[in-house]
Amino acid sequence: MAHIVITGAGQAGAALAARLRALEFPGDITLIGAEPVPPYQRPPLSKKYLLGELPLERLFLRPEEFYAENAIALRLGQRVDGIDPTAKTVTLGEEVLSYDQLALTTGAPARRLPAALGGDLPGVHVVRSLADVDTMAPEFRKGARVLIVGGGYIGLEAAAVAASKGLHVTLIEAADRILQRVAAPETSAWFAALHRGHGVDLRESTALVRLTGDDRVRHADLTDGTTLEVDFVIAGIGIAPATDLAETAGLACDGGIVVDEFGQTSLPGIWAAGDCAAQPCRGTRLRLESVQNAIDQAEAVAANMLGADKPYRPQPWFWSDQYDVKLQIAGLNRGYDHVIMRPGARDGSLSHWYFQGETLLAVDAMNDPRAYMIGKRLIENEISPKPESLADPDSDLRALLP
Ligand SMILES: NC(=O)c1ccc[n+]([C@@H]2O[C@H](COP(=O)([O-])OP(=O)(O)OC[C@H]3O[C@@H](n4cnc5c(N)ncnc54)[C@H](O)[C@@H]3O)[C@@H](O)[C@H]2O)c1
Repeated sequence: MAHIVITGAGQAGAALAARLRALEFPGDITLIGAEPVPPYQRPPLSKKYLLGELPLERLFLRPEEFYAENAIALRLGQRVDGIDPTAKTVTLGEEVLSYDQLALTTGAPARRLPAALGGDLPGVHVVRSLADVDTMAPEFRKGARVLIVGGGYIGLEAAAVAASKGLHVTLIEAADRILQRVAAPETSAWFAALHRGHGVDLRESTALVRLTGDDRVRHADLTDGTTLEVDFVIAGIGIAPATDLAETAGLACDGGIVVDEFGQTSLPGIWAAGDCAAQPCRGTRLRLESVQNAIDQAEAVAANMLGADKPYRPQPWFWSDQYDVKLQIAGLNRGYDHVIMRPGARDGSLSHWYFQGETLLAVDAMNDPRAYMIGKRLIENEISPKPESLADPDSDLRALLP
């Protein structure tokens, strides 16, 4: 019986296993995950779960019985430590497992602050796994002083939860604006004002010099010359793809495990999907750090493992919840040269539309689901509206759709 081994039991690994069964793959499936819990959703970790508004059971992608009922051998708390592509085996400690095809859905762990800066002191946290958040949650006490390092989604979502719970929040961003990796200056400025309005001491162009403390972190020296007294620290400074296993096995890696448009790595019979995979996209190669990509790419790989031979074309979208604001992003703004702002119909709602010349690339919608939905459909259908038709708040967005 053919055996497919999936290494990494996050959103991509779980989606891949489930899709193989949905496509009636009759062979054996083994899904191996280093974390001790069944596959779960990560997005709520820095939002509703951290706020205490989502019970643990609702984080799990599927009930545990699902795996047994679908004959998916779920091996939790175990780590693949080697791949032999010639023998077609993986090793887990002393155990050797043979595979016919192998998928790497190893994800991307959070980057940590260097130990030389005090990043290994107790009380310094990252937000990537359930265990990270469960360890950190007791620190969220009213009046506690938290320093958040990094103004990306993790830092900003954690800041919103902390400020909502009555903590004193300082957020530092090393770049000259928050969200610079993903958004235009207009969107960054809008979110900076939102956070400051909720009492967050937000400092851009400010980095950490060092964290100090005896038994745990107590002080933070910053490049703006100040020293903060802190009760705990959260680092939201990005993620790094888990490529060690792939590199050691001789797979091509270039800022991620290199895959083609089918999800195939540089070695036949070995595939990759999700945050760890560097895929071709609009003439370049990139990793898409989004849950939607993890699911869609994994499902495409499942089909291709079974011979579908169908290229995967990512249709990226993202969202973020901060206070009572829902940010929804459709498309990828990479290469944009101008941004059109469109006020929304409701108070406080608006959208930013990214263009490269005449071509619409992406939309950021703040509390404006209609702009998001329409922008997403326009981008998927490669339709670019005239910028002047967007900027007029009285124009009917639906009229832009085919
Ligand atoms: N809503 C969402 O889509 C969502 C929410 C949470 C997390 N995520 C994903 O989780 C991953 C991690 O998120 P993230 O926010 O950590 O990464 P990120 O790359 O989005 O942001 C990291 C930020 O930290 C800053 N930074 C880096 N080093 C720093 C330093 N030493 N001092 C100060 N600032 C520093 C960077 O300039 C950047 O702005 C990403 O893939 C992200 O897309 C997504």
